[in-house]
Amino acid sequence: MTDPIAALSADQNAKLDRFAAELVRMNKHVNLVAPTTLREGELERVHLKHSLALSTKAFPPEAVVVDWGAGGGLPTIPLAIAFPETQFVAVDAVGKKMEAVRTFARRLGLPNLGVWIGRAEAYDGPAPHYCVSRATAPLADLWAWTERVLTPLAEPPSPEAEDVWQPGLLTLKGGNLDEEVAAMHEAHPGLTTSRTYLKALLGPGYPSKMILEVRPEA
Ligand SMILES: C[S@@+](CC[C@H](N)C(=O)[O-])C[C@H]1O[C@@H](n2cnc3c(N)ncnc32)[C@H](O)[C@@H]1O
Repeated sequence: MTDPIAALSADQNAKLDRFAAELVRMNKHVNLVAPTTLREGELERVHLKHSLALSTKAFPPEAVVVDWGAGGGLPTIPLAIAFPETQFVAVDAVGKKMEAVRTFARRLGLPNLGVWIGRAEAYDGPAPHYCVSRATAPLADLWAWTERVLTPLAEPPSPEAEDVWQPGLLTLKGGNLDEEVAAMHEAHPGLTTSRTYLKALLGPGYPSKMILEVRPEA
């Protein structure tokens, strides 16, 4: 098991704390996350550590990562803090949420985080090498949005690399996904998926949560 927050530097931890405080404050004005998830202790487990499950392997510094349906900046803000040299783009159809994320990025000092307001289906911002997402849409839709814009890295990680994400779609999902995965394969043949269960990665606070990776078959 690993604690992705403990792996951050003091400066990154300070930014994560500031994000937590800003999220609590902003949520009183803009509905970004369920208020019950902002209770003491819950915020770290439900939002910060959960997002940082995606920091247990690296994103290359030269990569562009798009977060479909980023809402209040999850998982993209914790990831932009953890990988300051990687470019992140928060995408959401709700302008108020993206204005909140823009404000967070400015207050936290995250020049590597941009926002794009609009429907993911029409995204025409910086071309991503990776897409991430949490709680936004079924896998078949997430892959359709990803496939349209995904761009190969100039120097992709070796397929054997265990400490870097392989390019593709990385989603934070939970529950029984068999039907959702089957629907994606039916709509988009030729894909491969892999699951990393978060109870093994982060501990027992994540009973049915996982990272589900999707990419074209090699
Ligand atoms: C349940 S919220 C999750 C927000 C954030 N990812 C999180 O985990 O807290 C889903 C978000 O996806 C956005 N969304 C859903 N479908 C979308 C689409 N087709 N294009 C852009 N944004 C979309 C919604 O506006 C909403 O902010």
